[in-house]
Amino acid sequence: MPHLPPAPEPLDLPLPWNNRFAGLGEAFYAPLQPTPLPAPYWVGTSASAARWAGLDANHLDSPEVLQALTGNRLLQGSEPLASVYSGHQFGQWAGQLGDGRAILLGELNGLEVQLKGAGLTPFSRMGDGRAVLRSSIREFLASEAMYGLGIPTSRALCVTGSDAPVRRETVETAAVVTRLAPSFIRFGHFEHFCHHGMPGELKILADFVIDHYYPDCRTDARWNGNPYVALLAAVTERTAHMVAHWQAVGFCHGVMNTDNMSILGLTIDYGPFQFMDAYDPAHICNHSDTGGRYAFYKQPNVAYWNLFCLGQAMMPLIDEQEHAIAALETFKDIYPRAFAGRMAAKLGFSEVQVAHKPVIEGILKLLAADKVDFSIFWRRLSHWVRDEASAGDSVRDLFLDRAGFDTWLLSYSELLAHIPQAMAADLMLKSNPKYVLRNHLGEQAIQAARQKDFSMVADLLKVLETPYDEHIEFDAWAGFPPDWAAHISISCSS
Ligand SMILES: Nc1ncnc2c1ncn2[C@@H]1O[C@H](COP(=O)(O)OP(=O)(O)OP(=O)(O)O)[C@@H](O)[C@H]1O
Ligand SMILES: [Mg+2]
Repeated sequence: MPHLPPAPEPLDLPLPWNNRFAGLGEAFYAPLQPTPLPAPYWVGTSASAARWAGLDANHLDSPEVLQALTGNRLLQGSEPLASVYSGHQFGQWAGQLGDGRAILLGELNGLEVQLKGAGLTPFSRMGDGRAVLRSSIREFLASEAMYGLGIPTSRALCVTGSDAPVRRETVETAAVVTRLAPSFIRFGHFEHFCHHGMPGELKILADFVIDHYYPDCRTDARWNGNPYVALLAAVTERTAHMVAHWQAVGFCHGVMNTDNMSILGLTIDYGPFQFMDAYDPAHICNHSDTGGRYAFYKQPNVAYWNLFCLGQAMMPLIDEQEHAIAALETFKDIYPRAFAGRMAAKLGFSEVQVAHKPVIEGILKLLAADKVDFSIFWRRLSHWVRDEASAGDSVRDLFLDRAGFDTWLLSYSELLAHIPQAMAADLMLKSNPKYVLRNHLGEQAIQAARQKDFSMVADLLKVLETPYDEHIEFDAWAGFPPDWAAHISISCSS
């Protein structure tokens, strides 16, 4: 008999749990309890995420809730489970994966509550079911940073830590991230039931997703009235918008496997992600990605490839292959338009016009050639448009190719002349964040947290929740990365 940990004590905290995913039946998951961790402590909490889930901010001060969200106490009414999914990883069919370390507690206020790092599940394969403090702080801050940027994402309610050792390249300590999303269903859930020849379950899953998250698909008259093609088209649209957001802010996901693609078009699984410092379209943020499959510039194509996997998985529900292809093809129109719209806004234009395109392409080329810091460039340009005189040469100085920049600025200024400058500047300051979660900032917060100083996690959260605001006291965090930032190695190890 394997040694089982003692069953956690139930906690009498009246919360309105709803367990809709559990209602799908046991082909979809394994019911189980989290595995306790000793002596947990709060590492970071998001009051804003708590409000979203309908929780009182004082829940996040409570020692009982700390225990429950670390997996040490059960919550009355929740039906914890680990779901099964499969997927393509780095372009190859990877077979069955599943929640190997994430445990769904149920839903609060329409949001699924998931503990990431809460112990072994039947899907843990070779893993230990745990997550380390380092990657948990990164996921917590990144989720809330993306939300602050207005990018569709899962959110994070809190990170709790424990001194329990966890072995990675070195021995680190354990942590649990409590994540929130309307659903954590992935493309890989669909692939699982298609690949394993379970069309009945595939249909149950698709109907569940449509009824709860995409009800309009039932009445969509396009696609021969087939709600599953409508679903594929709707997921395509949301995914295209999500990736357009990523590209416009310089976000590199790092592991765009189909099991990390949300059926709701949310950014999920913050592993080896990076907000780029210097702009380099070929940037690979994941040191384990030796082939560069998930390089920054490839992200839109990878999203499209992943959508094809989803389409293939949905074929048993779709009558005509041409309809599926037509639904997927919409990506080729939606993505470029969404991206151009976001880039135009970064330049101060509320609508894209044909004349904007060469200006967008031109600046991206110059930024790439000189590897200019992406966020600093856009923020300085916004200030320059707002207040040309006092901003001086601060933008031009970022480039080695000054002549090239001057030529570009001339064509940009000609376009700007057609719109009120104050309005353009206003839009730019709301489209170009002052703060992004750069690797070195996350790293500093992690180093301090390892010494049990969680103040930088809290301060970073505050700044990243409203990244377009000035927060003058944190100006240094909007500056260039230090030299050592280039040597931070982020891999799949988490
Ligand atoms: N330490 C671990 N223990 C058990 N399973 C793990 C562990 N790390 C990763 N896995 C599993 O390996 C697969 C791929 O991992 P990946 O890094 O994409 O996901 P993840 O970071 O664990 O979680 P998520 O996608 O839920 O954010 C998933 O099935 C995941 O649950
Ligand atoms: Mg994952």
